Amino acid sequence: MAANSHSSLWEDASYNKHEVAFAVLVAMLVMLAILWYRRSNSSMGKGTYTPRLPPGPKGLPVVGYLPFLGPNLHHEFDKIAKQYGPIFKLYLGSKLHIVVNSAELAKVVTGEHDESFANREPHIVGLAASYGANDVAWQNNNSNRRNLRKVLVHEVLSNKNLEASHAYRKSEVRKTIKNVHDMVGTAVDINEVSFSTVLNILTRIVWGNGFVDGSKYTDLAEGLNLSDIRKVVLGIVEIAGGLNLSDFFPMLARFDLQGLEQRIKSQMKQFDHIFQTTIEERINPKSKRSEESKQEGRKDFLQILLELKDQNTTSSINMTQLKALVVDIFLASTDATSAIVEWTMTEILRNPKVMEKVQDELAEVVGLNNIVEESHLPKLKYLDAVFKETFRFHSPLPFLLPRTPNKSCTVGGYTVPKGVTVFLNVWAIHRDPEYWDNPSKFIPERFLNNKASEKWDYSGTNSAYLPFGSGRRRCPGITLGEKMMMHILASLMHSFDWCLPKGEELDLSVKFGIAMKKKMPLVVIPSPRLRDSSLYM
Ligand code: HEM
Repeated sequence: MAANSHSSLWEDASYNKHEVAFAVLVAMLVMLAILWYRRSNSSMGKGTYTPRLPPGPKGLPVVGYLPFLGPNLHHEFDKIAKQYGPIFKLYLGSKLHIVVNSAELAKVVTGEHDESFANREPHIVGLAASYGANDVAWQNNNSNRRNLRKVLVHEVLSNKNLEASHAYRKSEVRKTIKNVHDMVGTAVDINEVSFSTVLNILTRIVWGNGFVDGSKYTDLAEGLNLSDIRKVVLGIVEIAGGLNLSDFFPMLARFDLQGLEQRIKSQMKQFDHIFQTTIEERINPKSKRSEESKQEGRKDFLQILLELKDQNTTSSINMTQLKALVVDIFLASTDATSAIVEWTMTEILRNPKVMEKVQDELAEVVGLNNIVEESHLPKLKYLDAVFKETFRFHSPLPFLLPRTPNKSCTVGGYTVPKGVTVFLNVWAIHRDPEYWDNPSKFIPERFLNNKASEKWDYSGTNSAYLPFGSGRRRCPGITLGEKMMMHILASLMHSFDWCLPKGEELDLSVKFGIAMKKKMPLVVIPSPRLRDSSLYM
């Protein structure tokens, strides 16, 4: 019995020993499995756990996903997002890109992590066009950039200065309406018309008073005229809108295979010459131009910037920054503003009911015996809703300007490493059924409801609607852009009836440049709408 009981105790103890050993073994296996899982799903750095990179399509060695991206980048990204979710990665050439596709994650990028994501890495053409990233748009978010942005927002684009430049906008829009009137019955390219109106407005806002004899600017240095500036700005916009392989394969950059770097440098040299000679004449106390400026007592952007250059305050800027800021103003405004005017007119022509409402509102607010003035614009609530809906549908910058975080951040449970290129996919966010009823339908009325219009403005506070971006890098030109696009389109729609040339159909395919534009330009035929023909003079 005793032996029995002893042996049973021993047996019990040995059983317990086995149990403990087995439990330890299981625990070790579980720990190993966890470690293996973590290791295979993450990178371990300095003993801290870092989430893995977002998922994404594999692509090919060396070229990455580049060969699979067609011209419709927004559709390609949409397809990938459907497969991989609200944040995905892809290699374009040798560079890692991350695309953020949901309002929720866009809010994380431009809110919680805004400081880190407020940085950019300029591409090669951008670098040359910004005097080596001495501007607002391409420079990292350092104190120089913040100061320059402050100058742009609070000095150059202040309400007071925008008000003071009202006459330039008025006279340039009038000139456009007169030019279009001269083309009544023939085909008019709307992008061309709005691009040159914006360019003329900006040239005058920046350089000052306009023509003395048709094409010559009094404010330009001797021997220079408007077409010189137009040609150079057009050249810069065209080159800056192209895709440069050197950006995706930095090792090949020194060969400049497409010649884009060389072309942009040559355009910038011309721009610099125009600028330098004009500035020298302006600041030379003996020059006729300098004397005229003093007598007129007015301040164009150039004057404002030159005065800031001479100040010894925190707002003072140097000559390189001054020039870089002017290039920013031209590049950022012309393509985006003319693109949205063209898209909005396209949607109006595609939707006869919208056309009717727009013209009825103009007849009521402006009157057919009158021309559109800037003072009418805040009263054109329906047209405002049409623009907002067009921005939702055809945002000229569908991925904003790329951001490059200056430290690694976690977004949506994934690591976005320092130094990668990040696109905020506004195109997809603006079509997300979670935020938009019938997202594929053009319904301006969705912006008319009072509550909705408060919610969906251009400020970027609602991350489901970001046509001008959000956070520290939000577009600083919203007010000027809005004034120009509303004034130009309202005037075109009020002064003329429009129809497509016989047999033509509206086409919505796109072309990427600085802004996303219509691939086939909108070409339409005007007929006069105003009762009094002297209103076209
Ligand atoms: C309808 C016309 C316009 C549209 C749709 C537009 C849109 C945008 C967008 C989406 C961005 C990038 C924002 C981001 O990354 O979060 C941007 C940046 C910028 N825009 Fe505009 N913009 C327009 C007009 C203008 C005008 C008229 C000016 C100046 C006079 C301007 C100056 C700039 C500058 C300097 C930046 C860079 C800001 C920075 O990096 O801090 N834009 N714009």
